[in-house]
Amino acid sequence: MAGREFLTQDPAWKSLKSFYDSNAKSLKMLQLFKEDPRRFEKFSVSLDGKDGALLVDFSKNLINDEVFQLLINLLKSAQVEKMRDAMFAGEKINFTEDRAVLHTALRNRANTPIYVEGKDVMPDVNAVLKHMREFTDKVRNGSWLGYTGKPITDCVNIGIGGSDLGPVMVTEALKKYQCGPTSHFVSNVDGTHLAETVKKLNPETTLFIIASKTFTTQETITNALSAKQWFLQYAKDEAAVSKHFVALSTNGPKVKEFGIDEANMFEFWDWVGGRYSLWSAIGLSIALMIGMDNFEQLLEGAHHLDKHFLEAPVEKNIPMILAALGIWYSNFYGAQSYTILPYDQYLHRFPAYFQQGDMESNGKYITRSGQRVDYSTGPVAWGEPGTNGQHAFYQLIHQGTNLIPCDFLIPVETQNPVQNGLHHQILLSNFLAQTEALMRGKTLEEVEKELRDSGMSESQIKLIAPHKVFEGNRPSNSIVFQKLTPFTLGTLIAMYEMKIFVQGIVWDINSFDQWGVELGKVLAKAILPELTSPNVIASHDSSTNGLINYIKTLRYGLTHRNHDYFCNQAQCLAQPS
Ligand SMILES: O=P(O)(O)OC[C@H]1O[C@@H](O)[C@H](O)[C@@H](O)[C@@H]1O
Repeated sequence: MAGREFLTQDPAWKSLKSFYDSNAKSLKMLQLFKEDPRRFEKFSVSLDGKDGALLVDFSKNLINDEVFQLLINLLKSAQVEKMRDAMFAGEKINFTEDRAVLHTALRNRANTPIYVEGKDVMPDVNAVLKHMREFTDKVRNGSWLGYTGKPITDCVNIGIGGSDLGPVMVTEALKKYQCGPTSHFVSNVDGTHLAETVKKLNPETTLFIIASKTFTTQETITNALSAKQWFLQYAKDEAAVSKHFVALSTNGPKVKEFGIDEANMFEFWDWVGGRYSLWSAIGLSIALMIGMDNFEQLLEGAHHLDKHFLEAPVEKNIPMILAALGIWYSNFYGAQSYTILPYDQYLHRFPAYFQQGDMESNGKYITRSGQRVDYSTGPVAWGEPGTNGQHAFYQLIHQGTNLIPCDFLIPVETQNPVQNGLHHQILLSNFLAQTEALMRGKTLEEVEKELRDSGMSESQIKLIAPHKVFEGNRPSNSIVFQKLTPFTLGTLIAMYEMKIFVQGIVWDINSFDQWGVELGKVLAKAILPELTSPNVIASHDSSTNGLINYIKTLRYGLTHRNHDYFCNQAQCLAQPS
């Protein structure tokens, strides 16, 4: 799909810029709340859902009616709605890989036909869901037996990036719904990850799920081969492998080559991006742990958000509003990051999940028509659960020199009402207090009065007071839901996916490829044999050569003299003869 005129030339962009230049400094949220008692109603959207409503309160943002309208104009001018429709219709919007972007088909619970190159993908989607149900039911009801006739108690998902982060995040978030084997995850090629995981497991009752879209990812294949080796130490029979290894992939031939039975392969397709794949067969570890009914609830929740994204007008459309606010801060206020702060311990991997979701999608500087952007694109996404973050990094959010827009998320209802719900009351009060504090701040006059009332001398007050001032006027969204159910989690994930999509459209980049991860992979492949060769390495820059040779010196137990020798040799070899 061709790119458009440069974003910064768009009249809608120019209007925002001129508003920012002349009025931004005078936008004071506290004042805006005083002036408009209906600000909360005006700047919040509620989406009803099967497990209660999702409320997004965006009134604590640096906006007034005019800015909001200008932001909406920008989305319209960027033709977000047209691109959204193109994505849902299966057009190949990921043009650098010549692929459609159809994770929405995986959760298309309406089962309406969706065509890719003239073929309806829904029958295949439904067939894989059926396969997943049959398999997960068998494992969960104990009729799938390991090589010694025992039922499966533990599953190890071996995958990385999109083949790991989604399942990790969801199985943590929905732990309360566990009704099947316990899930474990091995992603890092650092042998520690596999070693520390399998040491707690019994090979007779463990199922390995090899999750890789391409089935060529170095880390995953290395971990999978080592897991097989570990397993065979005990089973001592290749035939036992089919009872303990299954694959989730788009690459049938590679799965076969690895030695996994085709009947034990759960397929997905190239129109499912890795970071959007938890809805596909990649979600098998989720379905095993929480059961297929709950997995389908997760899909239902995402589908519910998809419908809202498709049908709600731009000014009432949650992902579009969140995207527009993010653009306001990134591109006009110069914010370089934003935080996702879930006040729900079950969501402790949610921010990490969206580090890939956001940064791999929108960390791009080339527009769809191949020019370098002259504006910021994807911000750094980060965060940790509240209240932990409050005692760690919130200092910088409140008083640091960077503007960091925050998304605060919380369920109204806890699933663990410890001490009759006291813990949750405390959690809720902190959630509410933080957004209020960020918005209103604390003036010098307030601080001075407080210090004076405490009996402090005037000279001390002069010294201490400035440190206790909060300038406030710092933006946040409050995202409130009834309870963290599979349905609601599906809705929340899809909400961020679509927000990221909208931003990518406005920034005119391809949010669906990830060429930026390739160079490092290629260089690592070249370095791997150099680490084991006996030769001094001189083919890189002096730092890379120096590091390789230094590591080899230590690894092979050579003396410091050898290290100096390696450096000298590398320098000689690197010099042109
Ligand atoms: O599922 P695969 O093919 O093993 O890929 C895993 C990950 O590999 C990374 O290199 C990609 O950047 C991710 O997008 C991807 O999710």
